[in-house]
Amino acid sequence: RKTERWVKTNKYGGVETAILRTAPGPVCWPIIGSLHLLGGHESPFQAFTELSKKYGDIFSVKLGSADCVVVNNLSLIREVLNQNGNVVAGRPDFLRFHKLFAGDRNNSLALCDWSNLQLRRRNLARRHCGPKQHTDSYARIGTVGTFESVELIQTLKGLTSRSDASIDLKPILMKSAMNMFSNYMCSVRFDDEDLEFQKIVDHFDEIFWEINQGYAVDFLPWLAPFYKKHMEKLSNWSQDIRSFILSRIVEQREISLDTEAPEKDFLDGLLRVLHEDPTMDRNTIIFMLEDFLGGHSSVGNLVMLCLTAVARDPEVGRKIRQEIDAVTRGKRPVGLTDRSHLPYTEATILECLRYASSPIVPHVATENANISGYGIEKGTVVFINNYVLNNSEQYGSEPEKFDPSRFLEKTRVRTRRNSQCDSGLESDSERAPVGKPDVEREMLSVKKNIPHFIPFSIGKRTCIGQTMVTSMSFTMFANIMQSFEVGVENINDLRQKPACVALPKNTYKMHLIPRK
Ligand code: HEM
Repeated sequence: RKTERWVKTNKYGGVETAILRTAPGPVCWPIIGSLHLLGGHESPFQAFTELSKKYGDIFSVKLGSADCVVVNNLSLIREVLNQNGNVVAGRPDFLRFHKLFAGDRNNSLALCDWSNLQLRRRNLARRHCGPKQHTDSYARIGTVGTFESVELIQTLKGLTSRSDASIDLKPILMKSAMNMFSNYMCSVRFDDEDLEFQKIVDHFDEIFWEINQGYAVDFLPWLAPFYKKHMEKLSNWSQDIRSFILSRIVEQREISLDTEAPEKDFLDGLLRVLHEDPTMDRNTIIFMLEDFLGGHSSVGNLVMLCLTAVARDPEVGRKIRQEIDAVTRGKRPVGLTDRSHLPYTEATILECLRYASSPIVPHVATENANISGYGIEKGTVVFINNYVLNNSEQYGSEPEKFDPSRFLEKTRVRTRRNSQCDSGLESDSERAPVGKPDVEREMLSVKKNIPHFIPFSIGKRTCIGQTMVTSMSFTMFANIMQSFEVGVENINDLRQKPACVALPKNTYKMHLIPRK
């Protein structure tokens, strides 16, 4: 395409005006643009990857009425999210996003445009929802994660002792994940048999699946009348969730709020701000809780995918169990502090994230921008194709193969000579005889930094919940693996959509066989 557009850039403090070309891209048709090109693939990201072979690593594409740009390699992704993070910080204006947040997507942390309120919300959430290691909050994630995992194992043992049939595991994991989140963030947990709780967990799971899908109506808003029922369903789900949060979590706490006592949890922190700051709106608090409690769905779904990987390849399960047994000796549950000693288990979770290749939420240019010499006009939707980073030979060998070892490296550590134990773990060396000279030995650890592996994105709008996801998933998955062999009746049932970390609410059942 030869279209030229005026693009204003604010480089070196001055306003520049330049004529920049639009990135090349496919021919677009009236009304649908090039939407039809996404149709032949299971995921739009597969279609983007194909189109990039023809039009280059940055290309433009019109989807319905929306001008879009897709970036398809690491350096361009960095250019968009790091260098241009400030000007590509908006989100698309999809009708579905509004429906999920009481008619205004700016109520949501992940789907809103950038604003001072968003900055404030991110800062408010950081301490509890994105804590650094060695903080009290991080330690509490560990305590709660292990407590809820032990409860989960009891439930699963009860079920598997009554029958050896496959079980509908997903709703059980989802309830456990929700209790991890509500217990950690709000110091409230719910009974598995509580019907209202079950309904809300189901709604969250439906929404998680929904948010991971793309619909024609996102780009062709005039189709909305045909989606009326669907949109109503979305509104009702989220309305039910907010009522539950209000009546079963917030109102209870407001009665007993003690602003003088030390801050107890995330909810406490939010209510104090509400109490102290007249500019803070009560609804902001409710929506924030909805967003962050909703994060539990990603944990439940991710753990399902980890167990799926084990059911597909029993060798992965064998290695995980060997590692866990060497550390816990079957005598205690797995805790978060075991994480550095269980590199293969952690690498399996990372490999699941790579294999699933969860898409990065689309960004929108809030000003005219210049990406790699191409003009990106204000309002353009920018798709970050991380699917290509996870699935191309350029970034790792045999990307189609599930192989946790791609996240592992050998490191040399000093250990005491004559150690009686050979699992290669630091904890063993600590138990070794004192007074003997140190020897160097190799041990496995998780690679610290893989530049092209960015499941939580980079830049200004990076995921706030990554510590919660990785730590809660770790405790849940490791404890299940410690207690059960995992299998499935028919391996072909284990169907997973490409570029998606979600499974449908009703999905395949699994076999759990208690370990001796
Ligand atoms: C498998 C699990 C998860 C994955 C793969 C994931 C990934 C992502 C990605 C890719 C983004 C968009 C970043 C961008 O636009 O550049 C994001 C945003 C976000 N995530 Fe996550 N996430 C996960 C779980 C969670 C959880 C558990 C929470 C909360 C506890 C959470 C909270 C958020 C929030 C609040 C944002 C919006 C940040 C913003 O737009 O300013 N995420 N996440």
